[in-house]
Amino acid sequence: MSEPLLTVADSLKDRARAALGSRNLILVGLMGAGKSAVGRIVASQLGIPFIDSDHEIERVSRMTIAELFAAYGEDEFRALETRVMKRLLKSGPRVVSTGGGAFVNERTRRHIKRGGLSVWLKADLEVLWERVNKRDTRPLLKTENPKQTLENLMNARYPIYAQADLTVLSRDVRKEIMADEVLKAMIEAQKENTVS
Ligand SMILES: Nc1ncnc2c1ncn2[C@@H]1O[C@H](COP(=O)(O)OP(=O)(O)O)[C@@H](O)[C@H]1O
Ligand SMILES: O=C(O)C1=C[C@@H](OP(=O)(O)O)[C@@H](O)[C@H](O)C1
Ligand SMILES: [Mg+2]
Repeated sequence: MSEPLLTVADSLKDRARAALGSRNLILVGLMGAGKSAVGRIVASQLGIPFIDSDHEIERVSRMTIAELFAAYGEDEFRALETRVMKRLLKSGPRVVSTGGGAFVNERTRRHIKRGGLSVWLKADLEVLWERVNKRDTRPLLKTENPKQTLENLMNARYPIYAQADLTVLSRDVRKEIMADEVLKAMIEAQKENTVS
């Protein structure tokens, strides 16, 4: 009974994996969109390595993101983020989940554009807020009105995230379902490229 279902799921993974080739898959979008959580699942589905750029930054600096912002400020953080992203994207295939500001930075965006297929996980304010307000690890949201700050960031950044190769709506559904939607979007994009 379960065999046909397994076949469908396997072919989704296989087709998405074939569409990616040796490129990287890079997840971009605002804080709380699910880049880190969904990226990990997508990588495991595709059978390729997963790297979260914030984790990599924390590993090389031996500091947390919050400590880096506090000690050196956002500009230095962005410079480090650019260097780390450039290195991570030199070879592939990998799934790389970025921090929310990475794609907004022009130099980092250039590395992402060259380094593979970018996917914007696009979510509305309520979904993002529900997720980010549970943790206080994000320095940019340590403001008097963090929900308003998040909305301001949406307004400033959404036109830039829209430059990603693919857009997937990050809805209030399980992470596994979001991961499948990323795989489907990869396959759709491949089809469109083949047709044109
Ligand atoms: N589709 C989802 N359904 C439920 N919770 C999610 C979903 N995507 C992410 N989350 C949760 O929301 C929080 C923020 O997700 P995260 O992956 O860290 O976002 P980002 O890396 O984009 O900032 C985490 O606690 C994560 O487990
Ligand atoms: O939006 C941003 O500028 C940031 C997002 C964070 O990553 P997540 O998007 O994974 O939360 C992290 O890189 C840092 O706090 C800055
Ligand atoms: Mg993250």
